Amino acid sequence: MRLDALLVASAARLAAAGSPTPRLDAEVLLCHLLEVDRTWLYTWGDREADPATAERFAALLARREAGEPVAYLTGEREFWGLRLATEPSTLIPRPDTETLVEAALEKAGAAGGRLLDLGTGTGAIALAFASERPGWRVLGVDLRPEAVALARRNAERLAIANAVFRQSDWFSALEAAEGEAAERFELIVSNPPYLADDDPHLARGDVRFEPASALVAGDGGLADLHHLVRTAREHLAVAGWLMLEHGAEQGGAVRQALISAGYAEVATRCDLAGLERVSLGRWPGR
Ligand SMILES: C[S@@+](CC[C@H](N)C(=O)[O-])C[C@H]1O[C@@H](n2cnc3c(N)ncnc32)[C@H](O)[C@@H]1O
Repeated sequence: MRLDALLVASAARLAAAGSPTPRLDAEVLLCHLLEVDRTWLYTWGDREADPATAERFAALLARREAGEPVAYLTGEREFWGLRLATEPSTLIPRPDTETLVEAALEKAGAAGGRLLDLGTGTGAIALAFASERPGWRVLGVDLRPEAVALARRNAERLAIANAVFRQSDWFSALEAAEGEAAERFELIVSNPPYLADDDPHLARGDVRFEPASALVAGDGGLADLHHLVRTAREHLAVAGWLMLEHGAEQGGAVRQALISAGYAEVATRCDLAGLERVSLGRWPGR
């Protein structure tokens, strides 16, 4: 079958299976197999798919029809213009999270400083920031060793030298040895788990295949956000910023938590859809 006809038939199958982006999914999967970009597909659609490619494509299509995310099938996703390897051990980076990167860049002088990314996953936020601010030292931590290994691989693939990654239960690996002062950061950012365990999104689309450890938090989704607001104070430099991504309905609760914990200049940023997405506050020091 010709490639263009194969795409039309595949997109129809994925549409029937409920994919919100059937044509795009089919194109991305075929490009992945052929190791070409989408422009190549549009240019050479009259070529015949060889039988081996057609068979491998059919297998990928069947997995996509069953709902598996395209980013897990191809093993990569673009974020902030960076091609990041993805794995089922952690979240697929979302475009919404670029709001957090933008907020961090806005507060980060070009001269240099230290940024900590808590729950780094693929390393998306840490690597996007590090790629824009080579004078800063960036540390990303994650509870899951597989995520830490993935983030390190992404840094290597992208040749980003000013970001390093460590396994840590939030701040646990950063506690100072007795008699020493803990390292402090000018910026602490996080996109922590923030869905309640009964959130209906957990049963829909790509989210069904992502790990609960990246998505779900206690206390109706607020437990990790509250924990980070309380504990980050001990790790922020004077006048440093804490920035947290959260659900569209959680902005009020996060702002309140930041104010109660003593942060100043508390504010919330909206994502491109106009939804409250990132809340931030400045630590005045004590
Ligand atoms: C919503 S995902 C965000 C991943 C990535 N930062 C992004 O924005 O694409 C949350 C991440 O927090 C990590 N995580 C969950 N609990 C943690 C903990 N106690 N300490 C450190 N990381 C944790 C998860 O493994 C997951 O990678």
